[in-house]
Amino acid sequence: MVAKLEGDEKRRALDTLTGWDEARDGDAIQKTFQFKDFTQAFGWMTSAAILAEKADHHPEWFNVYNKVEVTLTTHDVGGLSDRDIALAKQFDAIK
Ligand SMILES: C[C@H](O)[C@H](O)[C@H]1CNC2=NC(N)=NC(=O)C2=N1
Repeated sequence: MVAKLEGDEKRRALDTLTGWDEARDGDAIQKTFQFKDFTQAFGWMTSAAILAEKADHHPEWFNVYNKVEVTLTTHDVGGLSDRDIALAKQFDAIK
């Protein structure tokens, strides 16, 4: 069963991320990825979607042209969990 990240544990987890901001009163993290053009952005989303499906953990995201705004939260716990931290790191590692 996944647990909601709280307090020091949550702070420590967030400190391992780069460029992700807290959102929704701390119950989500958000990052905007910017690409050369729409094709690059959509290609990244395709890779990200495959990772999300493999993790069974899915982003909320908004794409316009070369930007993708990603929000991660864990619906099952109503806040942040290790799954969000792990997926954020996977998204950051996409080439
Ligand atoms: C049944 C299915 O495994 C669950 O609904 C998964 C799917 N993807 C998910 N994605 C996110 N972001 N949060 C969840 O709680 C979640 N739960």
